Amino acid sequence: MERIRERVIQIYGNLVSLLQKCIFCILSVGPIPNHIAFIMDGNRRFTKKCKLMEGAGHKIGFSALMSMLKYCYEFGVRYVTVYAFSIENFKRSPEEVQSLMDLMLEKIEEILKEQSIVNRYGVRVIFSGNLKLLSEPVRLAAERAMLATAKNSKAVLSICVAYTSTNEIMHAVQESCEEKWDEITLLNSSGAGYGLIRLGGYEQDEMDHVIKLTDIEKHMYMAAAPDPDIIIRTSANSFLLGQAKEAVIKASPILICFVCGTFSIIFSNGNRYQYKLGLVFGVLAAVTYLSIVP
Ligand SMILES: CC(C)=CCC/C(C)=C/CC/C(C)=C/COP(=O)(O)OP(=O)(O)O
Repeated sequence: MERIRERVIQIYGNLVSLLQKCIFCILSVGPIPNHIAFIMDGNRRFTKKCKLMEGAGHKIGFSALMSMLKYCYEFGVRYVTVYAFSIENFKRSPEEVQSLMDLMLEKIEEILKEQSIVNRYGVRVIFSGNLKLLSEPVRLAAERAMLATAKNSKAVLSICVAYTSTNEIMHAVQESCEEKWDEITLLNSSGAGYGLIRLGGYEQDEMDHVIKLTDIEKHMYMAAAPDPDIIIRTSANSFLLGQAKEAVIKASPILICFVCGTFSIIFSNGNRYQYKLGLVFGVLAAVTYLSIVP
């Protein structure tokens, strides 16, 4: 009985890896996005739903993220952004914030290991956000990671921590103001005292000193990366993304059948037994997939 069980697990594993290969082949034919962003969400709900130990969902979420990164870099995605910890997250209980900081520290150390995905794929790591808000050990580890990977040039991984988009805009506006400040004070040396914002129009030669959108964009944390092509928010309860998840689940068995059917026809080479076997395999794969999707 034990041997049969082992055999079934082995066949199941082979089926899954074959399916992964098929899907990999199909996806690599299409256009590859330049920039994919992930919003890590739903870890606590997952922990609760699966009745796991506290904090386990975050660890599972992190290893899922690592697998996704591997696929992204295999496909040649150049920029990946991960929204890992927002400024709002600091409002959680001090114990929870502390345990998340500990986890972040542990995971940054993991990323820095020689055999990590980051080092295997030559990825430069950038931490974006108000890093001053992080605990000192985490901030120092983040700085170490940025320094250690600064010369990696194949891809970029931006990890947003202590990050919120409104804070990013505020930071960029402040930086732009500081940059323009000298020019504006020079301009105001006549004593007119324009200030940064002034009602009414500007003279043509003053326009160069006014903060423009490009100035602000230049100071955004993500200035070095192009805008994301796809943003994926994990957890199933987001507007529209939840509906998209349903669509993916329903479409996948059909896709699998289609993939296996196509492959069986391509590789059957006129052999009708092989052709039939391929179709049986396709149906089996779809049934297996249906049984594992919750
Ligand atoms: C280096 C690196 C990328 C490290 C990341 C490790 C880390 C601290 C992950 C936590 C991410 C987080 C707060 C997810 C949101 O889930 P949630 O707690 O908001 O779950 P909920 O939506 O169910 O409440």
